[in-house]
Order: sequence, then structure tokens, then C-alpha cells
Amino acid sequence: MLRLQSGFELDYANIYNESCIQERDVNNFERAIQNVWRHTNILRSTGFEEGHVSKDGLPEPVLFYQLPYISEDGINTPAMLKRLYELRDYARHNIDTVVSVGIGGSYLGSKVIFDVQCGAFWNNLSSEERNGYPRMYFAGFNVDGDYLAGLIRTLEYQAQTKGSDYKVMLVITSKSGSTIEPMANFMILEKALQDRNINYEVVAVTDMSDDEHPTVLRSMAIENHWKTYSIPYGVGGRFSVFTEVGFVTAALVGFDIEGFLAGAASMDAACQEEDIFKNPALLSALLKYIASERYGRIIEVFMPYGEALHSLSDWYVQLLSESLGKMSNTCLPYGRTPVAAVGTMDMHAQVQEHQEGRLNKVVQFIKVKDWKHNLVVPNTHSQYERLQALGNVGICDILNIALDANREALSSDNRFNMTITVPTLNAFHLGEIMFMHCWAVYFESIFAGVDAFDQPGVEVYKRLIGPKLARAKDTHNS
Ligand SMILES: O=P(O)(O)OC[C@H]1O[C@](O)(CO)[C@@H](O)[C@@H]1O
Repeated sequence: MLRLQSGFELDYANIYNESCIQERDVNNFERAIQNVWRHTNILRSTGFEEGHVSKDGLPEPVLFYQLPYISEDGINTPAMLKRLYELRDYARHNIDTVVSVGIGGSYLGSKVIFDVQCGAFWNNLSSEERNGYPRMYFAGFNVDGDYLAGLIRTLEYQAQTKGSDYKVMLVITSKSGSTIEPMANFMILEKALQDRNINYEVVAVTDMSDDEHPTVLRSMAIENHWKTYSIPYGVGGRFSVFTEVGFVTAALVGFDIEGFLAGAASMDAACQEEDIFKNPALLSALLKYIASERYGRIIEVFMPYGEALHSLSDWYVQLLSESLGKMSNTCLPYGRTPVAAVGTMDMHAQVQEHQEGRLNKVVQFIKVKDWKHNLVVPNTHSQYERLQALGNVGICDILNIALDANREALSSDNRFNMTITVPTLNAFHLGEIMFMHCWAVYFESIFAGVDAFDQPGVEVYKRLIGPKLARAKDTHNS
């Protein structure tokens, strides 16, 4: 068990033992680990990862490791925080509903922050119960007319109910500034608000680094005098939850940004430990790499327990897929297929296969020791023996008992699994978990010889969409 002072734990006993990955497997990696440190030291001292180039083939910095720290000359600055807090205070007094529009890294991390902070029923609460913070909906993570029509109807209803001082904030996030899904959604939403005379304002979050070639979204923001926030140069979308991409959402729902970064910073310190048994990201990366290459465990089931962490699985799916699923420097395809799961729901859907299906997967559990609302199951219907067993037991205790039973069952058949446990679900521990996985995919990319920071594979379908869209437009217009 690896334990950090914060209470964060990584239990690797169910993957590293006599029947699974063994000591001699790990000992073989001494030189590979030295290579990891060589890369990491270069990265941390120069801001460049050996071999990494941008989409256009130019050297491009890799700066995610700087994100936990707030400093005058860093990426995340005190001035940035001040602006975010101004946005927070402004929204609390002036905005009824936020619609956050984005996809991939411009959506997934924000959704995690929202879910952890607000839970599933936030938008049904009164303004007082939300402490003045606005409602928040998400859009742009798909192109779905039915979903959008439902959202527009909801905004219309809210406007009719509240009257003329109802106000919407559209937050449009896109690093490239022209991704099809968010832009199509944004244009439909904006027009729908205009057509219905609903007050709105726009906040744009995009790459602000290239003044000569501004993104389309940045140009739109300048032309229309929208507030802007930036996705820093050198930070890929899947790492951007630790930038204004995540922080704008955080500010708008009162999530503790500084606590989140403190958790990331604490994890960053642990990820510099040379002793692999004290470094959660390196240990996890190494064990998962060995599991894949030596034991054929080429799938990873990411399985937090509890609804608030459901979207964390989706966030991880992008991080793992886009960082590691690609051709290695020895021209071998690499990657571990992520499977998003959540407990206990998927115990009744996926677990049969985890328990008895192919021996090709690692299960990564995430456990929260103490939840905020440990509602007790009442001792009603106690004449039924099966229900009596549940009476007077906390619902969160049932959640964690189920998790422990799942781990134990898998381990009884030597099925590879690991568990991360945090004492409670707050901004600090969420920052720890998310930043650990950022480092873990980086470390694993060095073992595998892949560039963790590009995603050339997504360009293939993107090249095909353009001409198809043009043809669809011609047909539509003729
Ligand atoms: O923020 P953008 O530029 O709209 O991109 C959204 C997502 O699309 C991708 O580029 C993949 O197509 C991701 O890497 C990115 O997070």
C-alpha cells in the first residue's frame, strides 16, 4: 500500500503479488525507469518533451506540470484567480443559467468539477439553495437536435417563469476555436436566445496565444466584445481542467479552485519521488505497462464508486486514449483500451465479464472513504430477512462494502486490480486523483515510446468530415 500524508492511498496488492505481476518483472525496469527520469528532468527544466512537435510539425512546449502552482510568472497567476473570482461574484448576482458548450478536453474536466461540486439535482434547486450560483447545463459534447431542442425549451420556460430580468450566460470553450460540435451547438443556441428575446451574454475560452493567427472563436469574441479566458499555449485539452477551461466552470458553481490546485501540487510533489513505491503515478504507470506488455492486460476498466465520480471515468477515457493510443517510436501500435464504468451500477452490467471473461484487463477502482451524506437505510419491512440485513446500515457503507467485495472477488481469481482511496470527496482530493493520472499517462508514454501530447489519429476522420459537410450543404441548398 502506498500512502500519502494527505490520506490518499494506492493499494496495488491485487496486481503486484506472487500470482500477478512479480518483483522480478519490476526489477527488469531499472533502466527504463532511469529513462523516465531523464525525460522528466528535461521536461521540467526546459518545458519541452523530446520528440514532441505540434500538428504542424513545429516544436511545441509541454507545460502541464506547471499548472498546480499559482505564481506571478507562471501559467496560473494571482491575477487570473482575481478575474475568476470577479466572474464568480458577477454570475451570482446577474446570471440565472449558464450553458457550457464544449467537447473533449473542453468539456470532460468541467463536467467532473460540476458533478463533484453540484451533484445531479443542482438545476432543480432554488437560487437561494444554490447560494445565488446559476444553474448550469452542458451542450456541444454531441450534435443532437433532440437534446438541444429540449435544452432550448428549458431555457424558454425559465425565461417565461422569471420574466424580463432572466439572463443566460453561454460559455463556449474550444482550444482550436472552430470544432464542429461546439460551434454548431453554440450558433443554434445563440440564435434561439435571440429569436426568443432572452437576455444572454457570451464568455469565450480559447487559445489566445497566437495574435497573428487568432482562432475563429477569439476573433468572434473580439468582434462581439465577449469576455475571454484562455487555454494556455503548451497545455493540451485533456490536461486543461487545471486551467481556465476547468476554472471558469469552477468559479460559476463555487468550486474551490485553490484547493483543487493544492491537491494537484501535493500530488506533483509525490510524483517526483524517485522511489517507485512512494510515487503513485510512476508505480501505477509501471504496473499497468507491465500488465499490458507481459500479461496481455490491454484493457483498463476505470471504475470509481459513486455517482459524483461517474464523469471522472469519461474524463479518463480521453486522457488514456489520446495520450497512449498511438504508434510507438519503434513503429508498434500501443495503447490500452479504456472502459468507463461506475460502481455499483456496473456490478450489475459489466462485472460478470470482469470476473469470468478474458484475462485482458486491469480494473482501476476509485474509492471515497467518507461521503457527505451517509443516509441510513431504515429498518422498515424488517419482516423480510433480506431487507432486514440492510436496515440501519449507511448507504455509503453499502457502496464501499460492495466495492471491497468486488475487489476481493476479482482477486480471488488473480484478476488484476488496483484501488485508489481518498478520505473524502473534495476539491483537494479530486485535484490529487486527476493530476496523478496526468503524470501516470506521461510516465507510461516513456515506457511505451509514444508521444503523450499529440493526437494525430483524430485528424484522419476530421479530413473526411470537411468534404462530406460541403456536399451536405450543397444538397441542402439546391
Ligand atoms: O477544444 P477543441 O479545440 O474544441 O477540441 C476539443 C477536443 O477535440 C480533440 O482535438 C480531438 O478531436 C481533443 O484533443 C480536444 O480536447
